[in-house]
Amino acid sequence: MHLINGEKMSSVTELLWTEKYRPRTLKDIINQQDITTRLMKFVQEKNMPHLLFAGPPGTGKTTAAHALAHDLYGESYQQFMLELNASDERGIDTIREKVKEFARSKTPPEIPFKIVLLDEADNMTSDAQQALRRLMELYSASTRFILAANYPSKIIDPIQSRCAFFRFTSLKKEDVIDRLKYIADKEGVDYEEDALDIIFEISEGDMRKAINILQASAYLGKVTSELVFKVVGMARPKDITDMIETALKGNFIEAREILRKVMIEYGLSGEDVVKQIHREIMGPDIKINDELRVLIADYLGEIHFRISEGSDEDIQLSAFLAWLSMMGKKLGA
Ligand SMILES: Nc1ncnc2c1ncn2[C@@H]1O[C@H](COP(=O)(O)OP(=O)(O)OP(=O)(O)O)[C@@H](O)[C@H]1O
Repeated sequence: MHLINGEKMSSVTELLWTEKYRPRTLKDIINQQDITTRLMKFVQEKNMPHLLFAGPPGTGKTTAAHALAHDLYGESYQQFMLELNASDERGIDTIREKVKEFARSKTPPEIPFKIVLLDEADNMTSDAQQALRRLMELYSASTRFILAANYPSKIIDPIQSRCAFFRFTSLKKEDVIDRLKYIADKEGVDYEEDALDIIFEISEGDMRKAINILQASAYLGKVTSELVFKVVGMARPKDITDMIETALKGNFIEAREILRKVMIEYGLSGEDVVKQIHREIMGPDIKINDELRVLIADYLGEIHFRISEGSDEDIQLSAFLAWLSMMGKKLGA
C-alpha cells in the first residue's frame, strides 16, 4: 500500500487468515454478485465515477475496493491506490495533505486516474465531509474516491450525489460456511459441522468475524461447538435456556448453581450473561409465552442498567433468577 512498508505488512498479515484468504480479484468475491458485476464494467471501460460502498462490517467493502484496483492496474496496483482511514487520520487537513501528495505521484499506464480509498468515511463530521467534497472535486481529473461506510445516512447529500452507490449485504449462511470449510481444508483444520453453524450464528454475516473465530479456535485444537463458545466467551445457549427454565419452574437454588457454573466455566461477566439471556429469550429455542417474554425483556433491561451502573452483578443476577421463580409460579409458566 502507498506509504506503507509492504514487507513489514506482509509478515504480520500473513498470520491472519482474514488477510491470507482475502479475495484478490473481483471474481473471487463471494455473495455480492450485483456489485461485482457493476464493478467489472468499470474495469472493462477503464473508467469509473467516485464510489460509495455501504454496508455492515466484514461484508467485503475494503476487499472489493482492493480487488477493483487490482483488476484495473494489475499485481502492482498498490502504488496507484492510497488507503486512508477517516477515523485514524488526524482530521481533514492530514487527508488533504496526503491526497495532494498522492495526486502528484506516478500515474498508472493506460488508466487516467488513481484511487483513494477512504475507510470509515461515516465517522467524519459534516464539516470535514464538506471539505472532503471540495477535495474530491479538486482532484477529480486525476483521482477517484471510494468511500466505505457502515451507515450511508451519515454521509452528507452533496457527497452521496457525486458517488455511485453500492450497498453491501450481510453474507448468507451457506456462503460463510462454504468459505470456512474452504479455509479449514486449506489449513488442515479438523472441525465439527455444528461448530461452523455456531460460528455463523455468532458472526451474523460478518465474514471477518467468522474467519477470526475459526482461526482462534483452530489454534486450540479440533473446532467443536464447545470450543467456539469458549473462544468467543459465550455460554452454550442450552445452558442459558436451562437456567431460565429451571428458575421458571421455581427451582431458584438450582438455577443459581447453573449460573455460577456458566460464569466460571466460560469466564463470563454479569453483563455477558445478561446479553446472552436477552439473546435466548428473543430466540426460538426457549419455551415461554409472549406475555412472559415481554416481562422478562423489560426486567432484564433494568438489570442491565443496574449492572452497567456498577451494581453488584451477583446480587442482580440472583435477584433476576428469584424474580423468574416468582413469575413462573404466578403465570404458571
Ligand atoms: N464477500 C466476501 N467474499 C470473501 N471474503 C470476504 C468477503 N467479505 C469479507 N471477506 C473476508 O473478510 C475480511 C474482511 O472483509 P473487508 O475488510 O472487505 O470488510 P469490510 O466490509 O470492509 O468491513 P468494515 O466495514 O469493518 O471495514 C476479508 O479480508 C475477507 O477475508
